[in-house]
Amino acid sequence: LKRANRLRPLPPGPPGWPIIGNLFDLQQELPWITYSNWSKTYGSIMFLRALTTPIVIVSSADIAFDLMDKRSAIYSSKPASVVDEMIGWDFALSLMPYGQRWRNIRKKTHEHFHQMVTPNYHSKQMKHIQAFLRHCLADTAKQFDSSQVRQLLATIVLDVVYGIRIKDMDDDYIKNIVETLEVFGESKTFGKYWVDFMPLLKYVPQWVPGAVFVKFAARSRPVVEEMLNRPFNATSNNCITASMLAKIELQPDIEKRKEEETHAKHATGVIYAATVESTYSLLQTFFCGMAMSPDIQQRARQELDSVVGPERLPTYDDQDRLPYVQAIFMECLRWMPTIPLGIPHSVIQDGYYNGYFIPSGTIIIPNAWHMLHNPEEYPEPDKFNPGRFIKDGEINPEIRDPATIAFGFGRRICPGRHFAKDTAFLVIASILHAFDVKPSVDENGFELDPTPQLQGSIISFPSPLNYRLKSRSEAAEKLVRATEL
Ligand code: HEM
Repeated sequence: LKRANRLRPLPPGPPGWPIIGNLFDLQQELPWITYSNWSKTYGSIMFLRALTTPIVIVSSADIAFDLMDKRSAIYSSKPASVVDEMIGWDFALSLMPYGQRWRNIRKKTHEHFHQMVTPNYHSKQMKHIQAFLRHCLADTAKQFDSSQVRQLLATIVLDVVYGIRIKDMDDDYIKNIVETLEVFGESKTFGKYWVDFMPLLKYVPQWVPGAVFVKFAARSRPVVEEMLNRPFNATSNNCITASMLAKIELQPDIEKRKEEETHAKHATGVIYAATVESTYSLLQTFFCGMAMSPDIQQRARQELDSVVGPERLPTYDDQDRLPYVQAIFMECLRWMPTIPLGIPHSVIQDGYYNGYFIPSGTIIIPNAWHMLHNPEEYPEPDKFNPGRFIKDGEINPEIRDPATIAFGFGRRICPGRHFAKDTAFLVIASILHAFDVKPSVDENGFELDPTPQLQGSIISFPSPLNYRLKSRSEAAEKLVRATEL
């Protein structure tokens, strides 16, 4: 992979070291920022190498669409990962190489999450969101207990997917999903575990000094297995898993039935994991953004007051008549994208793009954060400003919808995006209708700065979470309490 090959010129990129290439350059505290800065020197398509693995970082939305949408026949795979295999994450659709198994599990997922069927989950979503609002009324602390948001999301997904009801944050399901997602974050810290670029390392025994990854994998595997098996085995009626299994029962061939059951378990397992953290991150961005912006809350309330009125809480039917509330959702996706570097794709065939050679096996990293902070499309990109999406009181179709980037690309685009939006929309609209989101206060009553930074690895979160909630009025409080009846 010599950069200077005349016939096969690779895209430009930061110079690497002999043998290891850019392995250490890739390991950054906030990689989306470093990669964004590199793109100012090397351009929107950059080439790097981790040992022998070629990597292309794409920083332009148009190039990302050219590659992963228009050439999706060859840009829709995922890098084979020894790390995923060792910790048992290789069941996950999002990390699975392109092929028949992916197609089968994707089809199952799509059947239950496309835009026409997600309204079937609205009543469950609404019921749990109302319970969350009642929790919010009860939480009068100086700082909101943000773990309630995670509990809300786990409650929704466990009910919709497995028909399971959980009680509180101490529930074993919640402890397990939190631990599983910690494992996921750690294993996906790019370039942290060399084993992905030097697969033979997986055979190093645990007692060898430095075999950190082997130890990490041994510790993590049972956690991931529990996440996959426990809720699946406890499935009750009236949920996605039950309807998947009912369909599979009609399959006469026992071997095929077993395979289908495993696929159903793998499909539901990743839906469970994918829902909780990603939507949690998005909603935390919402709360922080609101705590910083009383004026934005004010504008949203004017819209809610005129469309929904003081007599009731918002519902899903209000969605189309609340463009500013929708713009707030769009700005949360853009401002602090939950998955700032996307979930990398990989290429299954040699090819050229704009004269650059892209070898088969190249890992494609879309720098979604950079695309969503492009000042030409989103002026003053660091500013939280939902108004950028509004023109003449409507969503302006000329501004690129951040969802076209934040949910990934081509055939691998997030199949849960409608479900995620439905959950987020109702939380956002209900909170704005019934509560004031304020900065949290210290022991002396002084307001803390609610401005967050984006932190984390594959899934990222705003931090710190300096906000608290206060009911907007007595009438609003009554509306929330009345949901219990
Ligand atoms: C704010 C919430 C969410 C965000 C920002 C998000 C974002 C993403 C992104 C960036 C990808 C990678 C796409 C690619 O490879 O190009 C993805 C994949 C995926 N997401 Fe989501 N997601 C969210 C919520 C959800 C929810 C609620 C579900 C479950 C219903 C879900 C299920 C999945 C699955 C199964 C994949 C793998 C698809 C595949 O590789 O074929 N996600 N998501």
